[in-house]
Amino acid sequence: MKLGALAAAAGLPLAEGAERDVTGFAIDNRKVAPGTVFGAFQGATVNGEDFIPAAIQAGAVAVVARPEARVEGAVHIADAEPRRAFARLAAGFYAPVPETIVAVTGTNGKTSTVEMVRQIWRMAGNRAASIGTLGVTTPEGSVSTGLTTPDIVTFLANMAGLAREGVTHVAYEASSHGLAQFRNEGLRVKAGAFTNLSRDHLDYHKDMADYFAAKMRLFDEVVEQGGTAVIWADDQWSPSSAERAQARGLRLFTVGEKGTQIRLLARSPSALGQTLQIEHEGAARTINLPLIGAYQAANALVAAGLVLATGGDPACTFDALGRLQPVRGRLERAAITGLGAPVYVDYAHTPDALEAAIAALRPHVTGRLIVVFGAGGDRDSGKRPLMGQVAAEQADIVIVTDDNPRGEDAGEIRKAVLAGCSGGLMGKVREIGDRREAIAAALQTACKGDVVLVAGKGHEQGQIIGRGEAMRVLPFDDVTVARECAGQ
Ligand SMILES: CC(=O)N[C@H]1[C@@H](OP(=O)(O)OP(=O)(O)OC[C@H]2O[C@@H](n3ccc(=O)[nH]c3=O)[C@H](O)[C@@H]2O)O[C@H](CO)[C@@H](O)[C@@H]1O[C@H](C)C(=O)N[C@@H](C)C(=O)N[C@H](CCC(=O)O)C(=O)O
Ligand SMILES: Nc1ncnc2c1ncn2[C@@H]1O[C@H](COP(=O)(O)OP(=O)(O)OP(=O)(O)O)[C@@H](O)[C@H]1O
Ligand SMILES: N[C@H](CCC[C@H](N)C(=O)O)C(=O)O
Ligand SMILES: [Mg+2]
Repeated sequence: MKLGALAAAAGLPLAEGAERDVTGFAIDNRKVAPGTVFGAFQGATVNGEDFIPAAIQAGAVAVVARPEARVEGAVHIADAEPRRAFARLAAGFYAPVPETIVAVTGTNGKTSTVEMVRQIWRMAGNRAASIGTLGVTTPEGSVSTGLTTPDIVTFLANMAGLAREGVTHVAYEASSHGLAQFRNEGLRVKAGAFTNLSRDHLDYHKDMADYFAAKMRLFDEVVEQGGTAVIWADDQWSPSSAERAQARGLRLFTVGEKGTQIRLLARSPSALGQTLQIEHEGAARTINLPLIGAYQAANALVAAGLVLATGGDPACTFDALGRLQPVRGRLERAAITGLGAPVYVDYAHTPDALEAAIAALRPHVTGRLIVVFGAGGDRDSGKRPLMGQVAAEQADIVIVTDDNPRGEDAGEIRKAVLAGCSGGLMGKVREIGDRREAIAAALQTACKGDVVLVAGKGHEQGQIIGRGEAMRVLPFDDVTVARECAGQ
């Protein structure tokens, strides 16, 4: 493909080099081959502009970088926002892509929602895939990318690869990091969903307004003109999010008790799921959702909204909700103790998520709710006491343990979580650093009628210790450990 044609398609001016052949795109100089376009970005740890000479040495034909960057020996595609320009250019190269693409943002519920969208599409007979925390999931299985929203080259290359495999429908997770770094641009995204916003990632974003602004790039720029914004209407940030979508001229599709397009009229828990009464286009419907918890109902309805907003048939879509499979590591029933107490594994790693997970289980508890959790290192430290507070106030027994301490002192992280527990259950809070011991202790404590919640790691397969060169991942899977501790 010629550089000139790619630049013209992306609307980028090109002073020279239009006839150059482009063979690929890279944002890491170590991945540059002859004919590559290199994106040189200022990052959180290093400045990609420092690698421009090495990239050109390796054969880069063009470099997308800020106007002030020095580019000698290759075409300089200068742009004040080089990540955006690079994404637009690369999108012309990685084509064609699947016809129907939707994206989900929000603090919690992205993975669950994209999984559910994929399942609904699949039940309707489409070849569908999802991209997110669980990796790239297709009818053939999942492949991890290491990030929720992969880097732009991995993302676009995967989209084109999926199209080649015959995938026509893709739902992807747009994390705030991904949106802030333009990791998912350049595609025709037909609909975007907003699930909710609560405290997380304030190590990366300055404050909640900044975090919200990053998420809203989805509606401001990523969803195509004339596309739809599907919004969970019952969150405190929903009205602001709807305003942003309307300002852009997107079609609004709101879902929830305050929703207009899908209105949740009633929700009643049953032993293994819940019954939802909803109204859609004037028709009342009853859905027997085979998943527990208000939060899973919310995600399922948002997923239905995305499918309907992109042409799904209502009867088929609502019928599919009754056949949804559980999402890995989201209120997954891992084991039942010898005394009959169920053990659930959930990915709650924010205060709001922990509250939602505990609330989901509460109707199923006749005895005590025992929660085991910790907080991640090298991540927003302000959420630690808040998670402690939620657990102490909402659970009956709390065991604070380790969850990916990364480069931090694990004991200090636990201390910060425990500081938040002080207002709650004095004497009912324990600290057990070793996660296996903590899970074992919870299971030993549990009697008939009790429920154990092991929160924070969900599907994760390891405990991350150390940072940089010293980083190690020790194999650890909450579900397996819970089963082993239960003697199963
Ligand atoms: C803070 C953050 O988001 N960092 C991500 C980001 O790094 P960055 O752009 O700041 O890059 P950098 O390491 O400073 O390097 C700057 C540039 O120089 C380039 N470089 C660097 C070294 C070199 O030798 N040559 C070279 O060319 C890099 O490729 C990069 O383009 O872009 C990198 C490449 O895509 C990511 O690997 C990296 O993820 C780090 C490892 C990470 O931990 N990210 C987490 C926080 C994350 O993104 N999480 C979100 C949200 C999770 C959720 O809540 O769901 C996610 O989407 O996964
Ligand atoms: N709609 C929701 N409202 C509140 N909490 C939720 C909601 N959906 C999920 N959660 C909680 O958040 C946890 C993570 O869910 P999920 O993986 O779907 O979210 P995510 O947005 O993809 O998270 P991440 O940012 O880590 O990728 C769940 O295990 C649950 O505890
Ligand atoms: N996407 C989230 C995952 C957190 C999972 C939790 N186990 C932790 O390590 O804090 C993050 O990177 O912040
Ligand atoms: Mg996710």
